[in-house]
Amino acid sequence: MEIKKVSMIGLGALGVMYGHQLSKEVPKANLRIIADQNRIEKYEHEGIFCNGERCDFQYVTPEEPVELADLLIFSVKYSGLHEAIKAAENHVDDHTIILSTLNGISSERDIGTYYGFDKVLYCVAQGMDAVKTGNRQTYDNFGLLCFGEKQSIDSRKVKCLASFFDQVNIPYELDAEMMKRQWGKFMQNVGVNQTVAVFESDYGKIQRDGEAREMMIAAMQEVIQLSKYEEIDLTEADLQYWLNVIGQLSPHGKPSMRQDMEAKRISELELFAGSVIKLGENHDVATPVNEELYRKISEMEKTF
Ligand SMILES: NC(=O)C1=CN([C@@H]2O[C@H](COP(=O)(O)OP(=O)(O)OC[C@H]3O[C@@H](n4cnc5c(N)ncnc54)[C@H](OP(=O)(O)O)[C@@H]3O)[C@@H](O)[C@H]2O)C=CC1
Ligand SMILES: CC(C)(CO)C(=O)C(=O)O
Repeated sequence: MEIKKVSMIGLGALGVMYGHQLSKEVPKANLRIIADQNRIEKYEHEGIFCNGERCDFQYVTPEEPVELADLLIFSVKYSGLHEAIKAAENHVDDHTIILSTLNGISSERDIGTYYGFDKVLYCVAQGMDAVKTGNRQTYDNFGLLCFGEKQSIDSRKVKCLASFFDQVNIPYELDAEMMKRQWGKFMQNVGVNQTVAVFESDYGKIQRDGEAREMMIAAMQEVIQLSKYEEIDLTEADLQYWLNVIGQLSPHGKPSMRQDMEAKRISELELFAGSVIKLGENHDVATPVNEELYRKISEMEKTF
């Protein structure tokens, strides 16, 4: 099977970056951005820009009949995922490959429960420093999409998507241990996203030694401890790997949670500290650093 028709939902910091790259390689008629009428009017009126270039997208409403998608990409925030899953219904049939760029360890479960796990590939978006302010998205590092089946990289779906990403110049890496990869990224987000949000800073602050970096690492170590109870077994070597990924981001860039705070949007706190605290309760493991981060970020969100 060859991927020709692509549908995407969620034109944020990540969606604009992938959409713009795809729009350079895929004929306009074959790339469909799903959005409701109000969003479409806004996008068409204001334009959407990626590193200063105006994006040229075809928009379709959820109700519009379309040819079924060979590939469907979700790039909304977790709070918008359930609505987005329903909005994409007209695009999915038995052959559609579904990919989620969402952070956390839950989106594939939610999408698979709705559309069937046979359609879903597990994915982690890492190494990018994408920022979106209003209708303008910028990045220095494009990062990569790491994907695979839950525990293998030998399937038809994996081969088909890898060959498509080769064609459209989207960097990727295959991983036969996607649960570990997702937990590693989860650990990174629990540390970076929450600490940068609380310190109201940028990546520069947690790249340098000091109070913020210590807090980030302590929050990540709580995830390492919990991973043992979930049969994932993250190690100090995984911590070093993800600290290295963080070290390569632009010091002026900011994670999605910090961007949420600046825009006064409710963040993905439940997906990060919220999940850590619940896992800690389930396994009787103390998670004081994430509790402190949860309290501080909740307080900030109450002022929105
Ligand atoms: N930013 C980053 O660098 C990275 C982000 N991630 C993860 O990727 C996911 C997306 O993040 P990010 O791009 O930052 O998020 P953003 O908040 O920037 O973007 C989400 C976009 O989805 C749109 N949206 C929400 N619901 C719908 C819907 N029903 N129909 C159409 N559009 C919809 C929103 O539109 P509107 O604004 O109009 O509501 C918004 O433009 C998150 O889970 C994040 O954690 C992962 C790696 C890196
Ligand atoms: C930290 C980062 C950019 C990692 O690529 C991320 O996942 C986010 O901003 O949510």
